[in-house]
Amino acid sequence: MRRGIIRPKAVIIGMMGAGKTRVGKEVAHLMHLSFADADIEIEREVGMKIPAYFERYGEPAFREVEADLIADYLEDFDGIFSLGGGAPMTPSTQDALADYIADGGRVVYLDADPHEAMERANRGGGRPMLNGDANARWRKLYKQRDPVFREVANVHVRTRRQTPQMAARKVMDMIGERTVHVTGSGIEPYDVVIGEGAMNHLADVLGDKVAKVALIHTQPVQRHSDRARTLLRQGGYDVVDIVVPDAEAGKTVDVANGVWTRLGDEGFTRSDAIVGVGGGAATDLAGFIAATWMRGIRYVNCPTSLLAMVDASTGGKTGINTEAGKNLVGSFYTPAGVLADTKTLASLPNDIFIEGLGEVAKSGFIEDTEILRILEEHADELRAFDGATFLGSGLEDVVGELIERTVTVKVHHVSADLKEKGKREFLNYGHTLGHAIEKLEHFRWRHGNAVAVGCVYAAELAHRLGYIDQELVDYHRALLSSLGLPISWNGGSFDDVLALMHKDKKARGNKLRFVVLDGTPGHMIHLEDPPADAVREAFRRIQH
Ligand SMILES: NC(=O)c1ccc[n+]([C@@H]2O[C@H](COP(=O)([O-])OP(=O)(O)OC[C@H]3O[C@@H](n4cnc5c(N)ncnc54)[C@H](O)[C@@H]3O)[C@@H](O)[C@H]2O)c1
Ligand SMILES: O=C(O)C(=O)C[C@@H](O)[C@H](O)[C@H](O)COP(=O)(O)O
Repeated sequence: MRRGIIRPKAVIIGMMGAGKTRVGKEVAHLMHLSFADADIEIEREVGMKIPAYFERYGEPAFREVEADLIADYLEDFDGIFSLGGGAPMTPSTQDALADYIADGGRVVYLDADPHEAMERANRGGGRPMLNGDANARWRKLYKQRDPVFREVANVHVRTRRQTPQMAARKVMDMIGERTVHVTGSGIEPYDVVIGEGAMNHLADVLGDKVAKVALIHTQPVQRHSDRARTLLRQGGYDVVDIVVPDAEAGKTVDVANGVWTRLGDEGFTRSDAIVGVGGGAATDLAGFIAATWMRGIRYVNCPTSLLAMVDASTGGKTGINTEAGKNLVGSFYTPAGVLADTKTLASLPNDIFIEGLGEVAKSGFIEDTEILRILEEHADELRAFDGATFLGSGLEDVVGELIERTVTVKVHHVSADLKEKGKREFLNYGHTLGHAIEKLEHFRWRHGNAVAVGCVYAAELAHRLGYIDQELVDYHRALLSSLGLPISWNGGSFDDVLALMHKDKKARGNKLRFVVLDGTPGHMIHLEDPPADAVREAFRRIQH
C-alpha cells in the first residue's frame, strides 16, 4: 500500500442478495476491523433512502454520487467495505478498484448461489433495480454483471450452501492469501497460492474436466489429506486414496511402480488427475507419477512442509532416487497449480520446519537479500518454531513473507529457464555437496540440512578461488547456525563425496560444475572445472 493513503483491508462486491453486508460485517468482526456499506453511507450523505433518490433524480445521478463516495472510501477507510450490487459497473469505479488492487488491495467477488441470492434480494424489498418481475430482473442483471465482477475482483469466493459465518471465514482466509504467478517459455501458466485455507481452491484448480483424482500422500500428513479428500468429494470428484511410504522411502521406482499399478486398476485415463499432499518427497513423487502416467496427466501440489512450500512443489522438477544417486531419474513437468496451505504447518515438527529454512536462506544468498535480512531479524523466533502456537502468531506473517519471497526467487529462475540450461542452475546453490551428503547418509540427513552445509562448502570454494571474501564465508556460517541449521559434516571421505559430485546433474563429462557467489549475495556465476586442490580444501574446511 502507498504511504500516506489509508486503504480498505478488503472491498466486497457481488449481486444483490449475495450477502455482502452480512458477510462483510462478520469478516470485519473476525478481523477486529470496522465495516462500511456504500449504500448506507450514500443514504446518510444524501439524506434519503436509495429508492427515493432513484425516483427523484434517476439512476445516472445516483451512480455519480456512488462513484464519488467509493473513490473517497478507497483512499480514506481501513476496514471492510462492501459496495452496492451495481457499483462495479461504473467505469470510474472500475478504474478506482484497479488502482486499489495495483496497490495491494483485495476486491472480493462474493459469488452466492443464484437461488439463495434471489430469494434474499426479494425478501428485503426496496430495491429499485428489481422493480417488476424481480427474479427475471435479477437473472438479467446477473448475466450482465457476473463477467464484470470476475474481471474487477482479484479474490473470488463461492458461498453456495454456506452460513454467513462459514463464508466470512473463507473470505478472511482468502484476503490473507499471497499469490505468485508462474509463466514462461514451455510453461502452461499457473499460480502458487500461499495462505491459511489455500487448499480450498483445489476444485477450482483441477477444473471440471477431471473426473477421478488420485490423492497421493504419506501417513504423517493424514489429517491434511483427509481435508483434501473432503474438498475433492465436495467438488464432485471420485477420489482414490494412495498412501505412499514417508519421506525419501517414497521416492523409489518400486513405490512408483505400485502407484502406476493402482492407477491402472482404477482405470485412470488422460482426463483424470493427481493431487500430491505432503512434504517435498511426496510432491516430487506425485509430480513424477503425473508426468509418466499415460505420458502426462494434470496434477496439483498441496505442500505441507516449509521446504515443499518454498521450493519442491513449484517449478516442475519431478523425480525419484535410484541406486545411482539422488533425483537422477525424473522429468520437468509443470503442475496445474500449487496450494501452499499454511494451516498445515500447525502439525509440522520443529526440526522439519528448520530444515526448510535451508532452502529459504539459499534463495536469499542467490537473489533476494531481503530474505537474509528477515532471517537475521527473526532468527530466534524462527528457530523456536512451534506448530501448536504458530497460527495467528506474529511469526505467521513473517513466514508468509518468507514463503512468498522464496517462491518468487524460484519462479524467476524457472520462468527464465524451465529445463535448467543456465540460470535455473543457480537454484542448485549448495546442492552439489548437499545431494552427496544425503546419499552417503542413506537419506537420514534431511535435504535442507544437507543444502545448508553445501552452501557453506560452496562459499568456501568460492573464497579459495578469490570470488568472495572471508567475511561472506563467515556470514554463511553465522546466519545458518543462528537458524539451527548444520554448517559442518564429518560423515564420509572426500573420495566418496567427489565420486558422487561427479554424478551431479550440473557436471559435464568428467568435469565438475558448481554455482557460486561472485562478490556479494545476489550475484551468481557458474564455476566450471575448478582446481582439484580447491575442491578438496573447501571440503576439509566444512569437516569441523
Ligand atoms: N522438485 C524440487 O524442485 C525440489 C526442491 C527441493 C526439494 N525437493 C525434494 O524435497 C524433499 C525434501 O522435502 P521435505 O523437506 O518436505 O521432506 P519430506 O517430504 O521427507 O518431509 C519431511 C517429513 O515431514 C513430514 N511432514 C510434511 N509435512 C508435514 C506436516 N504438515 N505435518 C507433519 N509432518 C509433516 C513428512 O511426512 C516427512 O516425514 C527431498 O526429496 C528433495 O529432494 C525437491
Ligand atoms: O528447482 C530447481 O531447479 C532446484 O534446483 C531446486 C533445488 O532446491 C531442489 O533441491 C531440487 O530438487 C534439486 O534438483 P536436482 O536437479 O539437483 O536434483
